[in-house]
This record gives sequence, structure tokens and C-alpha cells, in this order.
Amino acid sequence: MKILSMQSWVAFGHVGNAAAIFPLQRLGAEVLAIHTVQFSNHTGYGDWTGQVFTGDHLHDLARGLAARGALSLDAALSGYLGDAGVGRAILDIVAQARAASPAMLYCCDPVMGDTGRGLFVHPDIPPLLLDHAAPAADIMTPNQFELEQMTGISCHSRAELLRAISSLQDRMRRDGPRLVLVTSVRTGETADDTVELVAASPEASFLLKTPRLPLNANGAGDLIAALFLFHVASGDRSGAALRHALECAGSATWAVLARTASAGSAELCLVAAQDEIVSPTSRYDARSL
Ligand SMILES: Nc1ncnc2c1ncn2[C@@H]1O[C@H](COP(=O)(O)OP(=O)(O)O)[C@@H](O)[C@H]1O
Ligand SMILES: Cc1ncc(COP(=O)(O)O)c(C=O)c1O
Repeated sequence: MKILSMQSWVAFGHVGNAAAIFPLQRLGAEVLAIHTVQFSNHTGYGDWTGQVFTGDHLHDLARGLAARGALSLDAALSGYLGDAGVGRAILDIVAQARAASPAMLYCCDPVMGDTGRGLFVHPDIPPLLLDHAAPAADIMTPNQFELEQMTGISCHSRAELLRAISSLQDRMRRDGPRLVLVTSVRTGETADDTVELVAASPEASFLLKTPRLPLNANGAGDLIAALFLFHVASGDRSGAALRHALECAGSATWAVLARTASAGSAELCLVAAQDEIVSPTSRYDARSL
């Protein structure tokens, strides 16, 4: 499987492409990577060095990939956009890759904020994600805060969450499977010691519960988006395959986080827990909603 991942790079630690590339490779994917920034470390540390790349830089790399015939892909993945120019370049590259491989799946992680921190992207980014990225996306992986922002629906109950998912699906690519994975779900039905994930197609939806771990890990959303895309792209397009992708991605992410928590590490223990990415020791089962 060939996957193009367009995200941040950090020299130290694991967010963005540094949370996605190795897990995808460990699962057996051939990964092409375009970095949207190269920083010393993730921005959660408060200070960092490095550079933000431009849309022109991304276009330049895509030209080189096209010259190699390398834009024939099974899937493309994007995460944190940095600025609107980078976002537009990513969407151009997705369109170019889709022209070369019409069955390609594009997974957009619409990074814009989360509960507690609120919106943390430039005001240009939410409209770009909603009006331009969603209509090109086959899969979207918002956290609950991002889903609420994009749809204007507050998810106090699972019924409201499903309504918000359906509203987002209405904006996604018509000819695609319109799959949504919502991370960090917390409704009135969520127990305090539990973390919930919901994955839905227009036909079926599934809920996965895992225990809540005592950590706040940067890069968990980037990791789960990459794993979910890999498992969706590896399956057929059935409801059973969607449920399987949710279970594989949710269980592997939980296992990496559990290892990270027990090591007391500030960064995801992706290398130490690499076997868990392929065969998680605790397997969580999803149920239909
Ligand atoms: N403290 C935690 N305990 C258990 N699972 C967690 C925890 N933090 C994150 N996760 C898992 O990682 C997923 C993605 O994390 P999330 O914080 O939603 O990502 P994002 O960085 O996109 O906001 C969550 O839905 C959950 O499955
Ligand atoms: C530069 C940078 N810093 C930090 C993060 C981590 O974000 P989060 O805390 O939402 O996982 C990302 C995610 O892609 C990033 O690109």
C-alpha cells in the first residue's frame, strides 16, 4: 500500500509525520512524506526552533514526485495545516494524485483545536477545512470539539453526535465512502474513567470504549488518524471492515498510550511499543450504535 502523508515534522519526539510515518511503515505501508514544517519539537513545549514551509515548497516537491510517477497512490493523509497557503497546496496535490489514481482515499484530520484549549489555528483554517478540504475528503477524523465547530451542533448526547456526523458527511466527497472517526468523544453518556471513539459511514456507526489513561499525549490524534486510514484502506468497504478498522486503530493507539503512561514519557513511546501497533495485546471491541 502506498500512502502520502503531508504533516508537520519534528526532529525530536512524535507528532504529525513523526507520529504517522513509522507506524504506517511498521504496518507494511510504503510511505511518501511531505513535511509542512520542520521544527525541533512540538509546539506544546512552548518554545521551538525551525521553519514553516510554504505552499510553493509543497508544490515543488509534488512536481518532483509527479516526474517520478510517484503520485499513483492508495491513500493520502493530511493533518495540521499551518497556514491557508499550505492547506491549498495540499488540496491541489490531493487532486493531482486523485487524477492519477481515482480509487485513492483521502483522509483529512481537520486539526483546529480541542476542548479546554479552544481554537488554536489561524482564522483562515476552519473555513478552508469545511469548504474545501471536506468536499475532497473520503475520511475525516475530527475530535469532538472539531466536529462541533464544523457543524455548529453541540454533542451533549450520542444522538446529537450522530446528527453532527451526518451533517459533516453531507459536506464530504459525494463519490467517496464518507467515513468519519470522532476522537475524544464525551457526551452525557460517557463515564469519567472511559474514553470513547465513534466511527461512522452513512450506513452504519460503531462505538469503541477504552479506559482513560493518566496522561495528556501530544500526537495521539495524528497516530490514530494514520492507523484508521491504513486499516480502512486495507479492508473492503463493508460495515464489518469499518468496525474492524476502528478496533485496530483504537486498540493500538490505547496500547501505545498505556506504554507511554507507564514509562512516564512526555513523548509517545512509538518505537518501544512498535509491536503493539501491529498486534495490540489488549483488544477492545466496538459495538453498533
Ligand atoms: N488519556 C487518554 N486515555 C486513553 N486514550 C486516550 C487518551 N488521550 C488520547 N487517547 C486516545 O487517542 C485518541 C486521540 O486523541 P485526541 O486527544 O482526541 O487527539 P487530538 O490530538 O486529535 O485531539 C482518543 O480518542 C483516544 O482514543
Ligand atoms: C507542530 C505541531 N505541534 C504539536 C502538535 C500536536 O498536536 P496535539 O497536541 O493536538 O496532538 C502537532 C500536531 O500535528 C504539530 O504539528
